[in-house]
Amino acid sequence: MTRIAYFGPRGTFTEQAARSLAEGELVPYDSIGLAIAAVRKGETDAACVPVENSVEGPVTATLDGLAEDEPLVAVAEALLPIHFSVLARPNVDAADVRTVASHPHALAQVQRWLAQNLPSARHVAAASTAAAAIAVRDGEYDAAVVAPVAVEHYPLRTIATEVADIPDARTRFLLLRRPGELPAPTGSDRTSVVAATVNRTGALSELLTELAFRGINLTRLDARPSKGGFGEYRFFIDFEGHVAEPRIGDALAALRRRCHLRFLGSHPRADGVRPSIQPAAGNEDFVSAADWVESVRKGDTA
Ligand SMILES: O=C(O)C(=O)Cc1ccccc1
Repeated sequence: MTRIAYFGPRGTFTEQAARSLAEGELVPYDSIGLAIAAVRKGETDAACVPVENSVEGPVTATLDGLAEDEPLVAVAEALLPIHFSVLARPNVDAADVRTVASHPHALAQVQRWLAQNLPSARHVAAASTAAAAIAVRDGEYDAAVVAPVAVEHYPLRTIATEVADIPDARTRFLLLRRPGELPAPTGSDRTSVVAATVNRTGALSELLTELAFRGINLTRLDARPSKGGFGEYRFFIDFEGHVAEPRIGDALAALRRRCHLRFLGSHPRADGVRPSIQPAAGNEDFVSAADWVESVRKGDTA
């Protein structure tokens, strides 16, 4: 049976995403790095991890995990609406809550709610929302901000539901595999790369211009320290389209000439958005232009 590592323990948002993305045995790991290492080492066939959310932005452990060590590719994504429940031990009332724990991305998304509803509680970062629930169960903290499903896994009482400062917050999750056959293009796809440029004037702008020239719309751009030296960065670039398309292949080849490039996958978009193709930038335009060059090389200049 297919085994899928996920950022656990049981009851995280990532478990929900993993269930929506793949069938098989779900295997929890206590950190994003461990889940990514599991698929890299072959302990599992795939790994499900969060990559970005609409409130806090990039999930840096995932970005760094993808840029380093053996390459992995994203083969699918899920976009989950994020609202939280707040759990406490059965004998603890909201008025008794002095400490509230959760994943930093969760705490960041409920700042206003906590200020209004648990104003005297100290906020404590936990490894994940479900790890916070376990710590509350074990008496370390008084309340946990969690995914609604967590209450099914831990003997805690729900003291609030539908908690979210920003009503339509979403998190995007990736299903990662070791490189192999890519998912087929669907017409609504995303391609991801990580680029390491030399540190000189215009280097990033040149990469982005290669995409802009081809009418390719970016869906995300993040910079992360390369860890090679102060001020050295690598760039995570997501854009519309699939490597199987001539226009995207042409763009990737251009990027590859200009920087160290790691391909992080082409897969269907969860939101189904289709690219708007710019004039003279469709796949047929690239194919007919390449055919024309071929015929010129053969002596036919018509
Ligand atoms: O801790 C979790 O449950 C996760 O899966 C990470 C996370 C945290 C907050 C919002 C979305 C995902």
